[in-house]
Order: sequence, then C-alpha cells, then structure tokens
Amino acid sequence: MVDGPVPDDPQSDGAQSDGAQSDEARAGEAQAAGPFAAFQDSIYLDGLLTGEPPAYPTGASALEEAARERLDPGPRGYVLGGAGGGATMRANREAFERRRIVPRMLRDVGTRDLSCSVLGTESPAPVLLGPVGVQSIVHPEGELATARAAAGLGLPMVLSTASSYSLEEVAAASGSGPRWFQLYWPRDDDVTISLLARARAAGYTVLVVTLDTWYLGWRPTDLDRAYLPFLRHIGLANYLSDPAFLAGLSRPIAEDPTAAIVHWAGMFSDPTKTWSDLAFLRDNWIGPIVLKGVLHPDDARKARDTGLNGIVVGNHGGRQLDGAIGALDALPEIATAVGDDLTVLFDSGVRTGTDILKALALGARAVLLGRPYIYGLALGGEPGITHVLRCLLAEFDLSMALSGHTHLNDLNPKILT
Ligand SMILES: Cc1cc2nc3c(=O)[nH]c(=O)nc-3n(C[C@H](O)[C@H](O)[C@H](O)COP(=O)(O)O)c2cc1C
Ligand SMILES: O=C(O)C(=O)c1ccccc1
Repeated sequence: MVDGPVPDDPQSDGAQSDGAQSDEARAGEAQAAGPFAAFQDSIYLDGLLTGEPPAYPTGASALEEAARERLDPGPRGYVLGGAGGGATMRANREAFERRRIVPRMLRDVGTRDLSCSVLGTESPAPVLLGPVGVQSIVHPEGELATARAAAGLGLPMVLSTASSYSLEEVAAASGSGPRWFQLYWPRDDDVTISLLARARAAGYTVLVVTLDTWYLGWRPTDLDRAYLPFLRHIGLANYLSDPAFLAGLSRPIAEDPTAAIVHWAGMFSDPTKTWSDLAFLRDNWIGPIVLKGVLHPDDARKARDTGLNGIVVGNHGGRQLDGAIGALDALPEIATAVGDDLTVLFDSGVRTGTDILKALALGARAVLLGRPYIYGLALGGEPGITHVLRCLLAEFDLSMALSGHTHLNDLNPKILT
C-alpha cells in the first residue's frame, strides 16, 4: 500500500482494521451513485453481519471526545487547545453553524462527481490534509501514517516544515500520492533554499507558505504546562537532516543537543518579512505558491498582484491571534475579490461534510483538514485517519445529493441562507 499506485476508486483501498471493508458488489453499486457514499452502507452492513459498531466514532463531537480521552495531557492541550480564551476557535464553528443549506428537490442526484484539480493536483474530492506539525506527539507513526492514509484515498497531503519525520521519509511513505510542502520560512536563506530544493526533489509539487505564525500564539494551556514539543527535539526532523542547518551548528548535535534547539529557535522564523520578500521564494521554487492564513481581502489582492497562485483563507484553527474573525466569515468577500484570479482554499473549523459544502458554496475551491484527521491518527494511526476521511467524504457526498447537487460547480452562495 505504501508504494502502490493511487487507486482510481477510493473505495478499493484504505482502511483495513476499522471494520469498513466492503465487498466488490457493494463498492460497485455505490460507485454508480458516487464513490464515497458506500462507506455509510458498509458501516450499517458490517454492523448487521458482525454485530459490531464501527471501531471509531463517526460524528465530529464524539471523535473529538474520544481523542481527548486518548491523549496525554501535554499533546491533548497542544492539539485541542487554541490561543487566548478560545474566542476565535469558537468563532470558526459559529460561522459554520450560523449558515444553513436550502435543499432543492427532484433534480436527479443519482450520480455525483466530486473530483477536482487544484493547482495541477488531481484529487477525488476537494479535500486536502492540511499541514500539522509534530504529529508523533499523538501517534508514533505520525506523518508516515498520514501520508499512507492520504495516498490510500488519493487525497493530497500538505507536509509541515515542523514534521516529526523528514520530508524524504514522508515522501517514501506517500509513494505516488500527491503531496505539497508547507514552509515555515526561516530567517536563514541558505536553509530556506536547501529545504525548497529537498522538497522539490522529493516530489512535493506546491509550496504553501504560512504567514500567521512568525511567533507562536499565546496559548495558556501549553504555557501552564510549559509544554512545547520542540524543546523535546520533536518537530525538528527537517532541520536536523538539513546540511545547511547543520552547517550553522558550532558543535555536533550529539555533543550539544541543547545548542541545536537554540540555533533552531533563532532561525525558525523571521517576523520582519514583507510582501517584497516573496520574490525570493518565487526565484527558488519551481511550481505554484500558496499563501496560508489570509483573512483580509486586501491581502488576497496583494497575493494576486504579487503573482502568487493561491491562498488559504483561515486563522490557523484559532491557535494564533485570539479575537481574529471566524475564518468562514472572511471567505465570501475574499472569494468575490480574487476568486477568478487566485485559487482560494479554506481551513479552520471544518468538521463535517456539510462544512465542506458550505465552504465551497462561499467560494473555496477546496478545504484543508486540520484537527479531525489528527484525532483519527491519535485513535488508530493510519486506519484511524482513513476512517475519519471516509466519514467526511461520505457525509459530503450525501450532503451534495440531499441538497440537490451533483457537481462542485453547482455550489454557490445562493444555496445557503
Ligand atoms: C497540532 C497542530 C499543529 C499545526 N501545525 C501547523 C504547521 O506546522 N504549519 C501550518 O501551517 N499550520 C499548522 N497548523 C494549523 C493547521 O494547518 C490548520 O490551519 C488548522 O488546524 C485549521 O483549524 P482546525 O484544525 O480547527 O480545522 C497546526 C494545527 C494543529 C492543530
Ligand atoms: O502549533 C502550531 O499551530 C503550529 O503551527 C506549529 C508551529 C511550529 C511548529 C509546529 C507547529
């Protein structure tokens, strides 16, 4: 599975131990309706045949609760927590819940096509696994499990610079799966150039540059525990395997591990960067560049005018600036401003299939998932992630049908109240 080809039919591969195996007839029948809805049937049928419920929860709240119970206090606070008092994290959910879908009837929704192409990357659905660093704090296989689960379903994954495994190790686990690289843009140009060259050589096709995390946000849960994975050498794999980074150390890591962390902390980020610096990335990356963490229409226009290819509208899941607006509330105006010229992606608060539908209706070309797939990773490694992804895709597919839509380009703001 690791190095195998990406299946055309997402039902033909994926979860092994989550009780979700469907026989060929069932998969074939469901394929006629849409490739993902079959997961719902397989859960019911497996329940009938084995008397067993699914191995992991199927709903967003139950999933989060199960992960909350499973994780140790440090990782639990780090993954589930937000910045400040959590106002922006709540605003992200509230912005989804405030919007409602107005379904249409009798429109032949028997066959749906959710496939799309995003910045040259083909995907069976408008869903990517967003960049989440330090994944080994929730499961020892971390980003390797994520890469396998994403590739098994043919969904693109975005690897964080702060991953627990090196970008080459994750590329090997992803095999022929589509992959993008997220950059925490270092202060040191040599390290930046080296990371970009390595990412390109390892088959990452799109660069995602995160703009909202030059400093870590004020995170009381982590501060009260003095919990920061990097201080334990977690999330440094790409740096500790980088010749340009290692060249900056005065002594070998084995002799002075603390000095390596201090060196990392000093070059991890550069808050003095401005729009004009983006030319440097353009010069050193062949391929599309996406700016992540845009909330103002003027910044979206600047991204367009600076020659970037896409943006992620989002607020880092409410982990950075507490009090920032709910991400979905920023989307409509930005999509109207630049949607024809830039690929507008969305993240922050996506928890259900209907959330995906709402974000697409308001102008996103695709969404990035964050915490939900990390909950799957925490609960069951690769099969846990596959389960979460299948649930989201099945619910999205069913929501398309039940609201009267068969193609992504049917979705527009008018289908919502
Ligand atoms: C534990 C954790 C680590 C994250 N690490 C990164 C990262 O390394 N790079 C990045 O751009 N975003 C990172 N993010 C932000 C996500 O990419 C995404 O913007 C956010 O999770 C979306 O919010 P949601 O999870 O509430 O949907 C991280 C998020 C979490 C929860
Ligand atoms: O914790 C985060 O939200 C995050 O983006 C991050 C920042 C630095 C390293 C790893 C993750």
